[in-house]
Amino acid sequence: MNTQEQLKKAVGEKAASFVQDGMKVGLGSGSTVYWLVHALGERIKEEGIQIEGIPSSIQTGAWAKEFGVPLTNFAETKELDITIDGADEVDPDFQLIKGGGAALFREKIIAQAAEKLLIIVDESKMVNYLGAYALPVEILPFAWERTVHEIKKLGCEPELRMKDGEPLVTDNGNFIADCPFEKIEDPADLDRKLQAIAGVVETGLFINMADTVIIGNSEGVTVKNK
Ligand SMILES: O=C(CO)[C@H](O)[C@H](O)COP(=O)(O)O
Repeated sequence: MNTQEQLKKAVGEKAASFVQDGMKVGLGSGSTVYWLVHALGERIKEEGIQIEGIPSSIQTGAWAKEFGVPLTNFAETKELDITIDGADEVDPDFQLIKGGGAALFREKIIAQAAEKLLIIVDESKMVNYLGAYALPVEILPFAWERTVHEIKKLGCEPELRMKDGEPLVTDNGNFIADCPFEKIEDPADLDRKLQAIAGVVETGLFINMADTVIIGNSEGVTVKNK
């Protein structure tokens, strides 16, 4: 396992220790969340904690099944105790860019549903300003060219995310526009402007949502609270 993977495993395991018996847990997406789900499965087996998760992607749901983490859904459960997820960038105010794995829409739903949002990252994701990572924006396939045209007016050259020569289709049947803004001075303002465009389903900006960030670096794991 390379160093970055070890950091992801370490933060995933640390995050799993925040989950208590009886909790309903939002499970994010991505390679760091893989280790969280793995660690939760271990705790269920070894300590017998009883928890239920709601996954933010088909892939995370498959991992939960693989590692023995019981799942529920929003028909059964409207509120979650905690959501744990990765991120692509985290700024000093804990504003986030998410969506590298194209799961941002469901990730935002489980983040909003939770009393507490805990983010797990390695230190390479900590930035002074958001935007070096192209902001993923989920858009409707209908008139996607027009939606991208409108997004462009906000100061970037969006690229439609492709997979195997076709537009990538999210778990919700939508497309992703990756928007390289370079330096986002006011993430909340940009989010409002993007949300105002018909055709934008959801943005990868998570504003004032994260409560705690767990960061892995060569020295170990640091927990930062807002
Ligand atoms: O937002 C996400 C998926 O939509 C992920 O949380 C984000 O891309 C981080 O992934 P990883 O842990 O693999 O670096």
